Amino acid sequence: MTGVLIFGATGQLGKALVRQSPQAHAPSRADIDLSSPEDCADAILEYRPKAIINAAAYTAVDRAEEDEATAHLINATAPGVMARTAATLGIPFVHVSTDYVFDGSGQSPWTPEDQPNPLGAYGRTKRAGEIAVLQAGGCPVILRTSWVFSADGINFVHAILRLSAERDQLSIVADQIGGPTPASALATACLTIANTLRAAPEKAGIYHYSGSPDVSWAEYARAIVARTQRQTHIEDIMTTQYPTPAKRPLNSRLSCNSTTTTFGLNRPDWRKILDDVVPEMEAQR
Ligand SMILES: NC(=O)C1=CN([C@@H]2O[C@H](COP(=O)(O)OP(=O)(O)OC[C@H]3O[C@@H](n4cnc5c(N)ncnc54)[C@H](OP(=O)(O)O)[C@@H]3O)[C@@H](O)[C@H]2O)C=CC1
Ligand SMILES: Cc1cn([C@H]2C[C@H](O)[C@@H](COP(=O)(O)OP(=O)(O)O[C@H]3O[C@@H](C)C(=O)[C@@H](O)[C@H]3O)O2)c(=O)[nH]c1=O
Ligand SMILES: [Mg+2]
Repeated sequence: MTGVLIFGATGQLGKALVRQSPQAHAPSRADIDLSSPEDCADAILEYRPKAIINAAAYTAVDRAEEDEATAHLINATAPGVMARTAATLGIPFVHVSTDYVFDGSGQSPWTPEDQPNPLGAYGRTKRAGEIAVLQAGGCPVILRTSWVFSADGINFVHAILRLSAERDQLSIVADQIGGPTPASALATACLTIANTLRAAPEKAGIYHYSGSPDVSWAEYARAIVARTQRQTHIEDIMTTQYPTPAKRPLNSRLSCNSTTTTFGLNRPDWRKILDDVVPEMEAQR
């Protein structure tokens, strides 16, 4: 799509978006710092895009516990300003959110209508961002995803490749379940949604999009190691055995049915993408 404005172009999703939409306008943090949220409005009004995709966020989940004010500016205030400006211009706004807005109770996949109840600062600021975007009017889509990975991100795959090279056993939580999501497929979803909204703004709303099948972090780690030459053993542990500053949801399953019926987007099989991502990351190490 020509005339799309992408925030967060240096992140996992942002890089995938720029790769798929090379003609996009993609300012970096040096151009526009989201911790000065009003700067986003100036940038949008100056560029006059046909659509906006916000892939920028404060994503350091544990660090956010001690720095919630900064996380709030980037994850809530800035997206609110973007949404307001998009509404003024009458253009689609795609804003990406997270499974961490939910409290992880139960076993069934969360639907877009389910009530969020974040457990930590990152989830709270992302939920505040959703509310700010919805209150701005216009035709925004909030696309919640989970466990994003790509070959160029500092993500769970990166951590497991590094740790498995150093140790012959890793202890990984087996009671947090979710869908690892390839940044490439998520980028396609964002661009498809932005394009669809231009002709069909009534499709605005909250949607879910995550990779399939749902697994535990421990199962995911085993799938990563299985794609290397190493024999590292992955031991299943409980969340209680792996204390972290931020509490994380146990059930991160996202129901993506309305995304499929409304936009024709099917859940990507993360295992197929991982087949390529692991060797690519190994080659970079
Ligand atoms: N990573 C994950 O597992 C998940 C992510 N999400 C959501 O998906 C979206 C994309 O995430 P992902 O690509 O993984 O994120 P990354 O952490 O890879 O990238 C974050 C991006 O935000 C930019 N950014 C952060 N702070 C500022 C700032 N003050 N000013 C300008 N830009 C800033 C970063 O710029 P810089 O490079 O300069 O730091 C970078 O481009 C986010 O909304 C995130 O909340 C949802 C579920 C899971
Ligand atoms: C490295 C390591 C992690 N873990 C656990 C901690 C955590 O529960 C889980 C994943 O670790 P991470 O640090 O990758 O998790 P985290 O950074 O919380 O990942 C989240 O990031 C944000 C941005 C999101 O929006 C979420 O969807 C999710 O992807 O694995 C172990 O049990 N053992 C280990 O050795
Ligand atoms: Mg992390």
